[in-house]
Amino acid sequence: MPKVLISDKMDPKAAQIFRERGVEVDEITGKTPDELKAMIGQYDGLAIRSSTKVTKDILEAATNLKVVGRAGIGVDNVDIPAASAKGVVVMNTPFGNSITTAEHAIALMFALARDLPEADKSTQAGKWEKNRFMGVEVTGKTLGLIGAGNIGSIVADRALGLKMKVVAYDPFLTEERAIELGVQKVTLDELLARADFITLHTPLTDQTRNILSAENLAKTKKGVRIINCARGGLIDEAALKQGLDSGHIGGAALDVFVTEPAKESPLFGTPNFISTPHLGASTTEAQVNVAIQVAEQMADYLVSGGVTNALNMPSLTAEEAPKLKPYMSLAEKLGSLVGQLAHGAIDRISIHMEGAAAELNPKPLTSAVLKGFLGTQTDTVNMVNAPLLARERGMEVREIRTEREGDYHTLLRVSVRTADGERSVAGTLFGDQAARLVELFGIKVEADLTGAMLYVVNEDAPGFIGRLGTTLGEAGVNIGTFHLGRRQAGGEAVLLLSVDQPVTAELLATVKALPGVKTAMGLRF
Ligand SMILES: NC(=O)c1ccc[n+]([C@@H]2O[C@H](COP(=O)([O-])OP(=O)(O)OC[C@H]3O[C@@H](n4cnc5c(N)ncnc54)[C@H](O)[C@@H]3O)[C@@H](O)[C@H]2O)c1
Ligand SMILES: O=C(O)CC[C@@H](O)C(=O)O
Repeated sequence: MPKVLISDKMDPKAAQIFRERGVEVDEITGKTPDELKAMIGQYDGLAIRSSTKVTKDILEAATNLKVVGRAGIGVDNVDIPAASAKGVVVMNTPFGNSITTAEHAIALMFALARDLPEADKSTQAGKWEKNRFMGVEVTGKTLGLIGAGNIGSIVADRALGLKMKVVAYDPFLTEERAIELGVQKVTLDELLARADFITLHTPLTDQTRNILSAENLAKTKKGVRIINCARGGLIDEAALKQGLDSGHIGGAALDVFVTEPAKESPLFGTPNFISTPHLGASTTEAQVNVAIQVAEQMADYLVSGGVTNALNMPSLTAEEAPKLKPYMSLAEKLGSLVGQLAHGAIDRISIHMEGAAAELNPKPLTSAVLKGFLGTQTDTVNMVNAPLLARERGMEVREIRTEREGDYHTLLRVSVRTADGERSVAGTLFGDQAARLVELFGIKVEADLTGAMLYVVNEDAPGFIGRLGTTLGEAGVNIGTFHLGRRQAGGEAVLLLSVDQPVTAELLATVKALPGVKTAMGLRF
């Protein structure tokens, strides 16, 4: 009988479902990493919320582990690459707590507007300070939404119901979807300049970390009130403290912190600052939803092999799996490449399957492309919800199959339509196994998309490769593989290098300053 450990506080429905489905279950919460490490070896499944950190170290000790189930959305407490490397499926429950979290953001917005926590404290202290508390109405005010995905769009809906104006900054939001939501799509600078209230609903990524930096906070309207129920790290906490102290920021409410549990913070005690201990998902309804969902998904997998909402494994039948596996990897890499390189809103993505690829079941390949593509925008995407998310974002998804072989006996091409036109990348399988990029935005370039990579577009000129190599060497960056392509001699050239060290902002700035460089970016696969 498979055995599961529930290591974070979870609604009792989870344990009940496990038992009903023939899975033995232990509920042991509050263990230290070392204690968890000592016991994890006996379990086939680990059901968690946000407290348990499923690190590489824990996974090393998890000799029987087959599945980690996150009762919630964010999986930043799970080392997914390490889990994948160990063949451990990681599942989440992407929608079970969205309404609840959106409601928490709205609750905090009202708490800020009327200074409710302080008024409560003063009244209960017997002070009756009626003249001290003067709030603001939300009606007619502008709410700036940073991130308009599941939770952001529910917040928008509720705010519109409160007669607020909603402006949204989300680079992946299409105009059509914005109209459907009733929000105005704006740039980040416009949002900062216009919003009376700002609420954050993005994952924490390299692009969103410190999105409310000191510089951006300085661009906000005086008196702005800020709410973060998404992830700690989206706001520079020191700059937020300064803004509150100076009076530029009228109030801030944080449910999430850079370091959690946040038992101390310079923000604590600051006037007009409100905090809750990561309570966004903490309602009876949401916890029942996510507990039921995670237990059903994990039991399905452990008992019958069914895979739902996995972040690191495709849903496949036993017969299709071995044939599709190398294609799935190619498809996800091509989707990720185009997601990392194509800028702006994308309203159409086309997946062309040519030659041998045209004979395969296109659905898992399409899901893999979409997962790779959307994975550059959100950490909640998986093989199952990728097509749905793409649809919700107003993206048209096309599958085109051509059985005739072209230059390669099998080829996948992924094209996206952006405001600048159609852009496409293509790849093949060498020896029916090894995924290789063969074309990038019309330029033939053969590359293995793996790990950290540096992408450079430059003018093809003698001496450039030498200069680039020297620059990387001086920065202590070792080149693993080097791939080169160009439109024509002396024309636009593309370089893709796999590197052993991370591509830092400093390195990119140095590379961009080299003569002839048009673009330089770090990529990750
Ligand atoms: N406080 C809590 O208890 C709690 C509960 C649930 C979810 N969350 C967190 O809330 C966040 C949002 O969850 P969700 O379900 O809405 O996720 P989602 O993936 O549906 O939406 C995230 C949105 O952020 C957008 N985005 C990505 N990069 C961006 C960028 N650079 N700038 C602006 N927008 C960007 C994406 O396009 C997407 O629309 C996640 O971080 C999640 O972990 C917190
Ligand atoms: O489980 C929780 O309490 C928090 C969940 C939330 O952060 C999520 O990402 O779903």
